[in-house]
Amino acid sequence: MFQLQWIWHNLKGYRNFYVTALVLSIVCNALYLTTPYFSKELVDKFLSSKDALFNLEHERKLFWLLLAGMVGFTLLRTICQYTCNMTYELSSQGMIYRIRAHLFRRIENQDMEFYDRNRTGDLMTRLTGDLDMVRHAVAFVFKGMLESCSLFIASSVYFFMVSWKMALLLLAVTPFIFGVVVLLDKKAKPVYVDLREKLSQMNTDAQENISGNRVVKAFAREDYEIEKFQKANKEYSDANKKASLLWLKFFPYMEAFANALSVVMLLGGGFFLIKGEITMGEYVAISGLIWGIANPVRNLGIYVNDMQRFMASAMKVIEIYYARPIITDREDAVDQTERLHGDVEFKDVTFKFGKHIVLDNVNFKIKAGQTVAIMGETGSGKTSLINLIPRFYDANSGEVLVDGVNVRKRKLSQLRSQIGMATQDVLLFSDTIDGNIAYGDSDMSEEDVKHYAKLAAANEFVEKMPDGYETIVGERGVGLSGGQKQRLSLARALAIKPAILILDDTTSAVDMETEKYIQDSLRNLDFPCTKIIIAQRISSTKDADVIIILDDGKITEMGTHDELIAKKGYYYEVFKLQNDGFGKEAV
Ligand SMILES: Nc1ncnc2c1ncn2[C@@H]1O[C@H](COP(=O)(O)OP(=O)(O)OP(=O)(O)O)[C@@H](O)[C@H]1O
Repeated sequence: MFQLQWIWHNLKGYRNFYVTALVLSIVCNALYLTTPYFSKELVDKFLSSKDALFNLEHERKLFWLLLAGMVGFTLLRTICQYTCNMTYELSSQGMIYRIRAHLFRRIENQDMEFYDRNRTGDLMTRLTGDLDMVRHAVAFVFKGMLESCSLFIASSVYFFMVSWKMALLLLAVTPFIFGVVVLLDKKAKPVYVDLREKLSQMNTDAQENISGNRVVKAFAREDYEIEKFQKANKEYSDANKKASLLWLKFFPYMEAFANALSVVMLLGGGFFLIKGEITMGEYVAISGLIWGIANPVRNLGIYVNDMQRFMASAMKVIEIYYARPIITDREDAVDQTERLHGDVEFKDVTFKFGKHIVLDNVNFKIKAGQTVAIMGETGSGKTSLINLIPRFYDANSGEVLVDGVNVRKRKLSQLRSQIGMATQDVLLFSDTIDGNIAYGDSDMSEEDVKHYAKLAAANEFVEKMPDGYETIVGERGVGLSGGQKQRLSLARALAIKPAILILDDTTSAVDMETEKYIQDSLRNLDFPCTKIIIAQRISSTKDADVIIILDDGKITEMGTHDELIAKKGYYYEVFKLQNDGFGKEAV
């Protein structure tokens, strides 16, 4: 079972603890056997014997010794149980801490394709609910199973030692129990896999609704979303019920077999007692330990259930645990620590999402320091194009070169740390404005933060806020306007002094005057920088050195503003539309 091997691997550093805990579990169970031993001796000698009174008077020391032994071993068992539970806690908590840290590292290092495939709610379920289930298994289920098995074996051995006939009689019931358990195990597996999927779906729905609550409100779709969530909630609840009902279906059989043991004890034990094959003390000892085989029988079903639940959750965790990003550093990657110049070239680049060709044989060259604007209809491939430069995705064919070197041959961290990006979907972290701007360099001075905020036309509105740069902006920048968020995102991208600055519709939500201010700032940056700007407004593109028009993944127009106006193609049409339809605004 791979899941168990994986658990063992992750118990590294805690294996001694865990094995100690397992051994202590067995010791604890062995100590349970001492009570019936002492009670047997006490009953046989001082209660049911013909010479009971005589024994009590003449062997008082033995009486007190047996009593003290009974109490002493019970105390020892309690201490042992406590130590055992603590050791399980320590080792399972340590193991989960390790796994969680590893999982987060794995998730953090995945590429875009992974995030396209996996839903946030599902990933969160793996990091929380599934991991809890794994810990539950390590701390309770495995322990319980071992305790049950050892108790069952120890009790059986004890019964054989006391009376092999009684032992055989009692154990005759067990094959039926194992038959039921195997059947339950088979049926429980798909039920728990389904339960796990339903939980993930429900969490995904909840997560999307919480993070997208503004859209829901804007469309007044609360009732629709509540209904959708209720559906997922009901499906999860039904899956839970199904799992419980399955267990309940098998429970009466397990309970019946467990109780049958008491009946067998009463009839068989009584018969052997009358026939004088066992003493009263032996009868008391066996019936006092009948729970030693009845309880494991009862618990077996519960543990089988839990094991299937553990398997389903562990598999989900393991998928992420071993997931490897496709886009990684090559062994022969160029190690360039110096600043990049910023030359960018696309050579016969074709890029697909599945079978869908998104960029079709794209060719262009940008010299270091130039400003390039990319325009095109929605879905024409603009974002996909810029995503190939920092290797968020890799081209299917052709080459993307930065300073003449294929990006595939560059070290990812060196490449990405020199590309400043302000993406279409602005995400600000739950941190201060200062912390958000200095995200790429936590040691940045306050003056620098302010300087880049000024360049991005953000300083003025930040200073008007009650806590200025110390204002905490919520998840996704709640409390800021769209234009304000865009400006902070631009300041964050500028603050790393990138060799290549990529702006994806970054000024779409700012007013014309602010946009003009930002353009002036970008023209006069105090560090060399190639700028690639995706924009829909002519005012954002007209001063670019090169304007690229994309249409359905192909470059259809390329040149300066004047050249494209003269060409009278897509760019010219957009220009006309944005200038009162006549194209009369100054070129
Ligand atoms: N993660 C993805 N998985 C599959 N297809 C995608 C993915 N992202 C984009 N696409 C598809 O690739 C094509 C190009 O998308 P892209 O985002 O590059 O266009 P765009 O020109 O930037 O659009 P917009 O102006 O709306 O941002 C679209 O058809 C889109 O459906």
